Amino acid sequence: MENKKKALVLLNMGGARNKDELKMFLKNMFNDKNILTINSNFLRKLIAFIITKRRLNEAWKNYELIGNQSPINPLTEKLVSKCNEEIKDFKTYQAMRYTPPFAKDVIKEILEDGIEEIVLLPLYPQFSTTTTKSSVEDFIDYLPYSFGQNIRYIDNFYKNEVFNLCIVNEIKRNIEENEDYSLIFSAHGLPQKIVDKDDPYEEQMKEHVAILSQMLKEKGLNFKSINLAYQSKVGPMKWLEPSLDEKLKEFKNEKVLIYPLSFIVDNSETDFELAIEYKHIADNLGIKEYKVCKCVNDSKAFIEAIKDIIK
Ligand SMILES: C=CC1=C(C)c2cc3[nH]c(cc4nc(cc5[nH]c(cc1n2)c(C)c5CCC(=O)O)C(CCC(=O)O)=C4C)c(C)c3C=C
Ligand SMILES: [Fe+2]
Ligand SMILES: [Fe+2]
Repeated sequence: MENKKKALVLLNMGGARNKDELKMFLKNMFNDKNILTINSNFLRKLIAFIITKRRLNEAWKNYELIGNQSPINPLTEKLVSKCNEEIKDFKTYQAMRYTPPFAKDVIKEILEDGIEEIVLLPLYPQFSTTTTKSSVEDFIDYLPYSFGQNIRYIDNFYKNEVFNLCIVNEIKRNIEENEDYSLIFSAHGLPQKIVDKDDPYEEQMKEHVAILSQMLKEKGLNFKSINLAYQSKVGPMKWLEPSLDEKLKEFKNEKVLIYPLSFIVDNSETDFELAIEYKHIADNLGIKEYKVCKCVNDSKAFIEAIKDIIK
């Protein structure tokens, strides 16, 4: 029997390629009912409009410092190309949640290509309603009913050993033989209100840190301490703690290595916030050395991890 034509669709957040796209990103993000969990569509639209208007100019200054665009799009495109070179059973596509290429357009292309089976891989190792659920729901909403049940999605992959080895190797590359670093796993924050509504993100994040700590120990990679902190809080509400700013205060005169644990490809939160904004905070706190690991991006080792995750 002939094999079915299969698609692997990488789902990610998207990011700004210019100032108009930053406006689009913010508007779409704050209109997402998984992000602003207000029942009234009218109220959400109004708040999204107000936040976008207030945040746009201030946020754009950050993108100006990293070459007037987020690296998330070119890096995800590179990852798609590598998958198409290395994973022969699938044709790989990408769909973004808040900037193009949007799910509805990618689905059109997938159907024109005669694809009969789809695997969705959200590029988020830990499940959150704000990321994984939002992206998967958005994709499935646009998929015609006639496509049937021939679609599955990867809920999370933080326990995957091949993936975790990529992370451990990147950490190893950064510390070389030194044993005098403190390691901080930095995760994108989440409003406490969302966690309290049964979002498993915090729990999975803690478990992910425990798995990686054990793997590092088994590989003989020792640290002064291993920590978890949350970056990128927006707005006045309570978010997950400890925040990265608070955590960094513990390391005056010490060496700190940061690993960005929520992300698969580098983006404005790694290239601007971690590498520029928090670096500035670390310098002011008198931290002796502050280094940020790269995400797994389109590395050969991560392509092998994808093969294992989707099998
Ligand atoms: C209520 C607001 C936000 C929630 C909840 C949130 C969750 C969340 N986000 C990521 C990953 C990324 N977020 C990025 C940018 C970004 N996130 C928010 C707000 C919330 N995120 C804003 C307003 C922005 C834009 C930048 C800014 O103004 O600070 C990005 C970067 C995209 C890019 O441009 O490169 C990523 C990636 C996760 C994983 C997550 C929940 C687990
Ligand atoms: Fe975010
Ligand atoms: Fe941010």
